Amino acid sequence: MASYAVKDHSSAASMPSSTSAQQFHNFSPVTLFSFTSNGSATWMYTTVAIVLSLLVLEQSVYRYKKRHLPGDKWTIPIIGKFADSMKPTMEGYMKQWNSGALSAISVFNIFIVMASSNEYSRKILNSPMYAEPCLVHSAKAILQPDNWVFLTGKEHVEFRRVLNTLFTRKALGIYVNIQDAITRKHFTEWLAAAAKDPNPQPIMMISRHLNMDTSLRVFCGNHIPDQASIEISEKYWAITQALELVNFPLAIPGTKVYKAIQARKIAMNWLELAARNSKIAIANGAEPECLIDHWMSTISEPSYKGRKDLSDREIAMVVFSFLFASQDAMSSGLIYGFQHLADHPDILAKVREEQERVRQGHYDNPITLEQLDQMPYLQAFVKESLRVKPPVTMVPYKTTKAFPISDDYVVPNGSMLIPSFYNSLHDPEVFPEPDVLNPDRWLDPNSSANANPKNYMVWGAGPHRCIGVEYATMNIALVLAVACMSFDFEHHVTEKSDKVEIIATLFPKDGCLLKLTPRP
Ligand code: HEM
Repeated sequence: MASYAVKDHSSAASMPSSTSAQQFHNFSPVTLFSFTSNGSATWMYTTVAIVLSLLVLEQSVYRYKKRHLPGDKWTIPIIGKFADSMKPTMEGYMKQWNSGALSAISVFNIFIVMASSNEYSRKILNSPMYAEPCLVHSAKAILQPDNWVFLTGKEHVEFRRVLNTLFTRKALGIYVNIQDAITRKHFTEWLAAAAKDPNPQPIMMISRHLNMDTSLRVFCGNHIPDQASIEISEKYWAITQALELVNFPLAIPGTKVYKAIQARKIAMNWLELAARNSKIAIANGAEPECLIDHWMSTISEPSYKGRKDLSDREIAMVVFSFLFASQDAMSSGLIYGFQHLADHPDILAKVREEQERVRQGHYDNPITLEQLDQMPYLQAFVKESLRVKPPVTMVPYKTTKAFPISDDYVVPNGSMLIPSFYNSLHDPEVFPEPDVLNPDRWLDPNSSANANPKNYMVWGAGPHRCIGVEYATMNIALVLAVACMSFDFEHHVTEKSDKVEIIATLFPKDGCLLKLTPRP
């Protein structure tokens, strides 16, 4: 997801004097021609004139496209708001969102319209005729251009229909056992590390490893060795770091995109191996034990009408797209889940009461789907935690034709159009005291939160709405359920705990320092 921000939109960026329109007008043809006796001077002045003309053109195009939208009156020549996009901050984003339901900026001459209201954000996500997802530039190099995530229109709908079968309740029933086992394995390691060093430790990276291991095992089962999971997990950070809106355009050694491509190659080799092994296992009559098995088993049924000749690479690319879409967002959701529980002992106590009621003391037994269904308070907590700190605050789209988004504004063709979710999720009319973590708002069927489901934009909306909603929600809930009955976690609050770091998704700036102690 795009990560960039604009720091100060209340005051227009002052145009550097060397590029001002005034200066351009002072530069008259007379001045130019008075040097014709000197060839090099003529050449120099002609070049200057051309450059100045281009700069004026740049400003004119920006202002023509922006029209009356809030945003800087002038764009910084050539780079626009690039400097701010390198160090995005929540404060910068909020300033931008609060400057208007639609507002404009420009980065490297890419004209960008930000939408911050629920109405406009939903309109963009539900207008495939005018706008389609535009993953950050580096995503195409990392995911490969023929990945299904770049499909649009009918082709996208058809491919997605096949993938939806990977997240049915039957499929989730296979995944839940794997999730439980991997979670407990990691918690044993967390507690062993805490026994050695009882000081609070950041859970940022260990939570990411837990999520990666879980997803790889859910997707590939035992069709890849342990070493694969470790290697992919270690290399994956390079991919996260390459997810900036603007990156060095050439993937040459040393650049972030180059490193991410190397990481993808390693991951793809393992995922292709998993596809190969799964095909053999299912053909030999094995029971499905992971997502790829479930997929291969579904397509081997005689009643299955779709394509059956999927190559190992095609399967691996889909699994890689799931890792790509899930790793950062799920880690963000999980880490804030821990932080929110630790900071709200009253809520944690209610979660534990519910665990006691449903699991009746059998905390070593794997959690089942049916048990998760009986944990409405935990579900409400997860939903609320994701609302307060939505992992994905916006998704970049681009217009494929001029888009009449409102009565008085048409977004020009070829613009980047970014619906954001934060204001929808923090609308005080729908969520009174929007910054307060209150799971109870989801338990009252008549609450304004439940009466306005269209405001709950954590998963996006429309044809590209997150395909992994159930899997992600189930995973965060399950990990927290196992955690809160296995150990106590005390949050070491620092001045950075409430500050947000944006690394593709949102994280507490100090990585969430927890002191873990086993529960009797
Ligand atoms: C807390 C975790 C997650 C959050 C907050 C999240 C959020 C989102 C959002 C906001 C979108 C864009 C929707 C749009 O454009 O309208 C999206 C798309 C997507 N997500 Fe997730 N996601 C999460 C976890 C996952 C997981 C676990 C998977 C896979 C197993 C996944 C797979 C995808 C895919 C494939 C897309 C693109 C769908 C398409 O283009 O049709 N996500 N997600």
